[in-house]
Amino acid sequence: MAARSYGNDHVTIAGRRVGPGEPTYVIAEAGSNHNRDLATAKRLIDVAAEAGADAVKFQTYTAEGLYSRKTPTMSYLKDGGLVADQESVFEMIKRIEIPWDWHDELASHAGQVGVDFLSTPFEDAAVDLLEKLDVPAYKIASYEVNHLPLIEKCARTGKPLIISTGMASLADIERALDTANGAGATEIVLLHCAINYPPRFEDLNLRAIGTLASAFGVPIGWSDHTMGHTADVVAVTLGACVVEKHYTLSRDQEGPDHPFALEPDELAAMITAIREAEASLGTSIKRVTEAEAEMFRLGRRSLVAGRDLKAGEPLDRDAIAVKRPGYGIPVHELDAVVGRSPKRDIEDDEILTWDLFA
Ligand SMILES: C=C(OP(=O)(O)O)C(=O)O
Repeated sequence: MAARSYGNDHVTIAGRRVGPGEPTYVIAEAGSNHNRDLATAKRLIDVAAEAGADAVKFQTYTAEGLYSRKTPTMSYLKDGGLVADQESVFEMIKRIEIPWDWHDELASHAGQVGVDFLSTPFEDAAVDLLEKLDVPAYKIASYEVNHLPLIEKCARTGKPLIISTGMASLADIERALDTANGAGATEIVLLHCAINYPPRFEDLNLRAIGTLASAFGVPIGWSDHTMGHTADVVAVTLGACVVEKHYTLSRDQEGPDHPFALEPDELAAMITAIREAEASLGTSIKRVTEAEAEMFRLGRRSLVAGRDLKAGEPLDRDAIAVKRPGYGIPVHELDAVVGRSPKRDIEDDEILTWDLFA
């Protein structure tokens, strides 16, 4: 039982039920990997659809809305050569902003290829723009979990909220959820996230997925910044019902989000692995499955004649062998068969059944 429930146990995104027991809702995070090239952005949408993602996501921001011009540049950008010499983070972000007049075309392209169109808004005007496109849900980035007016604005749209929680404490999350609930939102998914680009596996703390579920009583997902798909499979195993993952057309491109993003075949492999993981989890009921029925009958052991046996001869232990198939007298009845006499002669290797004995 959740300490307190801040929303419904399932949400509906573009007609898809999302939550425990449902297929994982996979968000392919294109972010800024379009390089301000519309054809690249559309190709990213195609790749998301081809890989089997449920949604493609971009980011709608302006450098002015995100950063004070005086914000120091993060070390991963400097150390990774992801900002030009002397370039501030503000200037770098300015250089990768999505042109806002693309959204309409990107949303209809996503519709044409059958993936939901999402974009994380980072300022009020972005919500207004996305609302005009009637996006099916709003993503709140980890960076914005304390941007309560933005959360309130998104919540007031009545759309489901997907709130990422990298760097957030339980108190931060509680404030975000109180704000969302106060503005009428009850369809909320929280995403656990480790914010670094990429984070170390030791820093993922995927067991926090369970903590968030118990603490807040809403569906929990995972926003992944790692390479590969180990973390995604583990997250799904631990109950994540949404997975968001960065991808790119090629890591050999310049831009802050390319180096840790999956390439198209890797995105497809991740989604296959997630589907295999969720199918593998099953019902938790331990039983012989239909698929095992033939092997259960032919591949397990039961009692067979260990040699030619004569009618009326009491069987000693050596007269009985334990062999395949499994449809003779069960092995656990061995002691009950020793000392019994067959009604007729029995050939070596004949499968023993109760009707052969008096
Ligand atoms: C940065 C984002 O999210 P996250 O914190 O989940 O990586 C985003 O949605 O743009």
